[in-house]
Amino acid sequence: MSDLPPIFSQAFDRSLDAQTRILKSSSRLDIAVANCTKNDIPSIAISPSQGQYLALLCQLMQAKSVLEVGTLGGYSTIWFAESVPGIHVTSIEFSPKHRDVALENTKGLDNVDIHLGAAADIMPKLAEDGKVFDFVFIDANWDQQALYFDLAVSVTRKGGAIYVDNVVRNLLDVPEDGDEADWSLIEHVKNDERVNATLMPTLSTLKVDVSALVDGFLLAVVK
Ligand SMILES: C[S@@+](CC[C@H](N)C(=O)[O-])C[C@H]1O[C@@H](n2cnc3c(N)ncnc32)[C@H](O)[C@@H]1O
Repeated sequence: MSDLPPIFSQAFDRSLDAQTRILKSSSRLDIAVANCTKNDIPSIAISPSQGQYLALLCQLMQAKSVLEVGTLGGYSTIWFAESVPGIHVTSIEFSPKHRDVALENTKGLDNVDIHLGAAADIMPKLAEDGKVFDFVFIDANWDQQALYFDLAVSVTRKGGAIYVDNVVRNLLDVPEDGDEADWSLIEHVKNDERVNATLMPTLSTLKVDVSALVDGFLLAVVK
């Protein structure tokens, strides 16, 4: 953070410190992080405070069923699985290696199912099977966020919520400087009469890379 004005650097450091201090330790999460490192799983999981926030959202809703798109090593999966007594987590992962590590990390949790495959194939099957979820967390494959959102609405109960991560980072991801951002998800959600939605900007103070500091997630409630 050395290229930021001192007040920002100090605020980010304090914010990170505060986030670290407020967290209660979880041996399963700590072991999962170590196992991901051991297996060279990329460091692209949600932050601990984001995990805590997602768990609190599930507690507020008293969610009983979560659909997660993008398991990686199961870090966010564990946050969901341990958030509310009686909750069940269905997670989708495309990479066999990531799925295998996630299976190791979630071993012993009998409320987690991990499907191996592409979300665009598995989500319609879940809909066909009549599956309905309280909360859908979309955290994979930025190119397909609008498609996943659409599929998520079809498997979320009325009053249930859909959370799309990294929406602002995705808007910054343009091929050339000056190229127009891809607003399709934002436009799509705005015009979708089935939901009420907002975009929450975030500062990911955990990140060491300045370009990854600014982000934001989309949160929608199905009417
Ligand atoms: C950002 S990581 C997920 C992080 C995880 N939710 C966490 O916080 O611990 C995204 C994951 O989505 C997976 N993925 C990529 N494309 C996918 C697809 N089409 N369908 C399902 N999973 C996909 C990647 O292999 C990667 O493991």
